[in-house]
Amino acid sequence: MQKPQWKGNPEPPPKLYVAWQSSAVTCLVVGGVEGGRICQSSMRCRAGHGRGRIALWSQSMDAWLSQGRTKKRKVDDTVQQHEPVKRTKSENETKPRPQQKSAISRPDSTKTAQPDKPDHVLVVTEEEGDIFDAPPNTLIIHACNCDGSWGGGIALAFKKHYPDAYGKYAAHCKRSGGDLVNTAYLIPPQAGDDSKHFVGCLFTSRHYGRRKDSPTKILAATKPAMLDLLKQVKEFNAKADEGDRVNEVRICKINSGLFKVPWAKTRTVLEGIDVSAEDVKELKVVSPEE
Ligand SMILES: Nc1ncnc2c1ncn2[C@@H]1O[C@H](COP(=O)(O)OP(=O)(O)OC[C@H]2O[C@H](OP(=O)(O)O)[C@H](O)[C@@H]2O)[C@@H](O)[C@H]1O
Repeated sequence: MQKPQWKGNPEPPPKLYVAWQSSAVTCLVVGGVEGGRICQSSMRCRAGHGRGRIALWSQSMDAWLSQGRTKKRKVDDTVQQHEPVKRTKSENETKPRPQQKSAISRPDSTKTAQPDKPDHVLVVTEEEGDIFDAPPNTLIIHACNCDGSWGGGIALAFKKHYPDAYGKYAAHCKRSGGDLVNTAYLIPPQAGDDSKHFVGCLFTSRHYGRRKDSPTKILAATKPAMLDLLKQVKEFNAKADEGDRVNEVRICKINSGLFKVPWAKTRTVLEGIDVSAEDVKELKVVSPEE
């Protein structure tokens, strides 16, 4: 575990609680410090600190930081300052939470959702292989336009593997009049399809080709679209028999081909998604060997 960056000050820091998540969703710190001792802390960080939005911050911490540091952390306009939260920590909170191992988990009714402190952000792993060579009950996700076209890139491969799913996707686009950005469409395995694969469509751009949305818009649509898909998976699994549920989730490097958004940016968005309330905790990115 990495310590937050307040070393260098000879005095112990005042009591504070920090919930910190960067706007670019690269770093998450949820922790507490009291009398110089870290009482509870967990951190995911893949791209460094410093761009964070601090949601809870002790007033006295600012003064403490400015004593001990020549360069104070730059805090953006979105910072909200609060007095430290006063509460007693339970024994459980002082221990690191075990990492969720399964991609899909059943809901734990004993947990209460705490919006400021996600229990889980989506775990994204990458491997080489054929995304379509997946076991039954795998959900395979790709990014889509809202025009009802799977005309190029991996979408064309989806059309060939799952022609019935393409029909459902095209009808869904037609029904909605094309206004689907920020949403998703879960297509369960079609009758007669031995693969028993689910298809997940993330509507991240209004149009395709030269009329596709800008990378900024595509990235902004990626998180709500993914959350919508995860919600649909949860609803589906809640009603389905055990052998019919989504068991594993695979995704290609969405947005990075015809949509021309660098994969690292999309990955950063995906890794910041709070999945505390979702069944799916893990995404496996599968791409062909380079
Ligand atoms: N057979 C294969 N197996 C495994 N991975 C494969 C593959 N073929 C390509 N990839 C990779 O899959 C990633 C995504 O790249 P893509 O260009 O597909 O998708 P995107 O998300 O950027 O853009 C979506 C729009 O593209 C489509 O085509 P249309 O606009 O309809 O013509 C849609 O309908 C949307 O509109 C890149 O890493 C590709 O290397």
